[in-house]
Amino acid sequence: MIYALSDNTYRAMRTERRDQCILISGESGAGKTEASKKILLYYAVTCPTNENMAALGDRLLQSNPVLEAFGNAKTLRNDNSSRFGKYMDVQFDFRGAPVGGHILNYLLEKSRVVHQNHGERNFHIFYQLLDGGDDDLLKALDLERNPQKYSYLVKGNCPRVSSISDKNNWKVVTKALPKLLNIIASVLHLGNTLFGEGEEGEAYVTTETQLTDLAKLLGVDVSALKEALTHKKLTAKGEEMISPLNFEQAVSARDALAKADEIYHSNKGSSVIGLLDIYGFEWETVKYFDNKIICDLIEEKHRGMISILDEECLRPGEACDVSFLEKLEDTIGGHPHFITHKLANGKTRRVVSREEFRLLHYAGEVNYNVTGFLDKNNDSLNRNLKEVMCQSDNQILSHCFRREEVIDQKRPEMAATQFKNSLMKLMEILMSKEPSYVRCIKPNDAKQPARFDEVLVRHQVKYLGLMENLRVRRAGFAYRRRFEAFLQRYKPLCPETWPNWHGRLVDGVSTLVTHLGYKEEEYKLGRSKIFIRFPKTLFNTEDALEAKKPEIAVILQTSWRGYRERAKYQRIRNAVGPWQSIS
Ligand SMILES: Nc1ncnc2c1ncn2[C@@H]1O[C@H](COP(=O)(O)OP(=O)(O)OP(=O)(O)O)[C@@H](O)[C@H]1O
Repeated sequence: MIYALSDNTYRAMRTERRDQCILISGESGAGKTEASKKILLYYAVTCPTNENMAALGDRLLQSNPVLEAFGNAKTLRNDNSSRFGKYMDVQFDFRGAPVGGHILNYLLEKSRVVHQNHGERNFHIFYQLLDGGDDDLLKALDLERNPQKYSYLVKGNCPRVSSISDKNNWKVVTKALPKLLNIIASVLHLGNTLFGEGEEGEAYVTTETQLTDLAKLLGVDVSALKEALTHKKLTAKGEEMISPLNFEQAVSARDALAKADEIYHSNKGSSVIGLLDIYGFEWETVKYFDNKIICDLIEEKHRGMISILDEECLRPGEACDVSFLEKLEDTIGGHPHFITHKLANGKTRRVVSREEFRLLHYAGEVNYNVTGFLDKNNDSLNRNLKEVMCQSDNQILSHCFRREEVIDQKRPEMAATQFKNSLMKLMEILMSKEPSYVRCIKPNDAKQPARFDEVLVRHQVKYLGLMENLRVRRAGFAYRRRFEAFLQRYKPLCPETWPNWHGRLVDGVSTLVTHLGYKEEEYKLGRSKIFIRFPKTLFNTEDALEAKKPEIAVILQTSWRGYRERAKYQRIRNAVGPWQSIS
């Protein structure tokens, strides 16, 4: 099925010359990443080759171990769970050969760097480095082999996992990333950088040796780093001021630096197939269940939950998770899809605790615990920390932070807003492409092969909207295409539409299908698309096109030869023109 879909998408891109995308959805551990690897492999093996091909196929597939090392972690549901949305695209030239590609990472769960739930791990890369790095390397990075020594790695209290070989994976990853080593090590040192509190509440670094190691790894000046970790730079009325941070602020400055994100690259190609592997991203469903009311509740400007969360993080005074919850109650308390303990009636009140709010989604009711919301959202890096990192002689670091500086705004962008903006960018990319869907169904919760838990499977089929989708498809039309695409492809089959139709598109399509003998019950013309009820009608039209191709080729050849000879004749005439006028 995966190969058939990959093939269809490729053909559609070639024949209709329209960019395509494949949206892969499903629960955590259902097989989205595995499916996307299969699709890439299919293109790497089946597409025509050019000199870039081997390198490109290799690069896209080999980027996986590296991406997974940095973006995947063991969770309760999947030992190799992607903690980010991944959008990859492959660009093809006019012959259909892959010529480029790029990978955008979305919504990385940055908070995992500093905190993991019980039974879960930090990103794989940290354990890989400690387990797989040889003694000399660890010594050079001032690291110890035992992960228990690092506070960022022990939060989840996760025992060793037999399915994960950190040591072997390290070998694969190190081939690709010598330059990133210093950064990985420095994150661990950052986690162990501790602060004390001075007489006036100001924070100071208590782990001086650690800080020297850290500055060395980051390639920055140690006193500048020290100041940046314990002070913030403000601009008031055009003047720069430096003010000390208190203990909590210094800890969150340190954690924000540890979470600072990476960048992506892009380049251009002629046609594109995009692959999107993202959890909980439901398109088709949204069409049939109008989800707008919940989307607005969450992301509406100024009044949505994300705006309220940002306001609470940025406002002066004592903001905390509970004050955020109260603010939600004050602002959106009357919303029909939002309930809290205080707002609920007796029966519901029992199932919504005091730290929770409940959203009534189309797929069911979900309780959200606000504990840690503010911390997770607080992702702003102090300006002077950014400036210090810009000075780093590690090019990767200085490049990342220079970019950060470029997009720096007066008001720092909080994590939830970053999520929202990433999603909006993603929507723009997807809307410009023709979508196909892969739904992965997770067979059991025990991470075991060949076992199907019927209840679990039924639940997913229900909530992925698969039944509704099938019903709509069955009741409706098997095939739909925009008028321009349909006309462009099949216009050679009718003398009135070939070589070009100059009237309205809908009339062109109507003339074409009447000429092809489509019966009334076989199709409908919408506002911008033709809907064809049975696959057979389309297959017959495709067969007719195949049969017509040799004839079209002859017509094209004849016209080209005629054009070429006429042009040649014209050139000769132009050359002899003056002679004629003399005679
Ligand atoms: N087609 C498959 N055949 C065999 N095993 C599979 C297949 N798909 C997935 N698996 C197994 O399930 C595990 C989880 O799959 P995968 O990492 O692709 O899930 P995911 O949907 O991407 O999860 P997440 O959203 O947590 O990243 C894989 O590591 C693999 O062991």
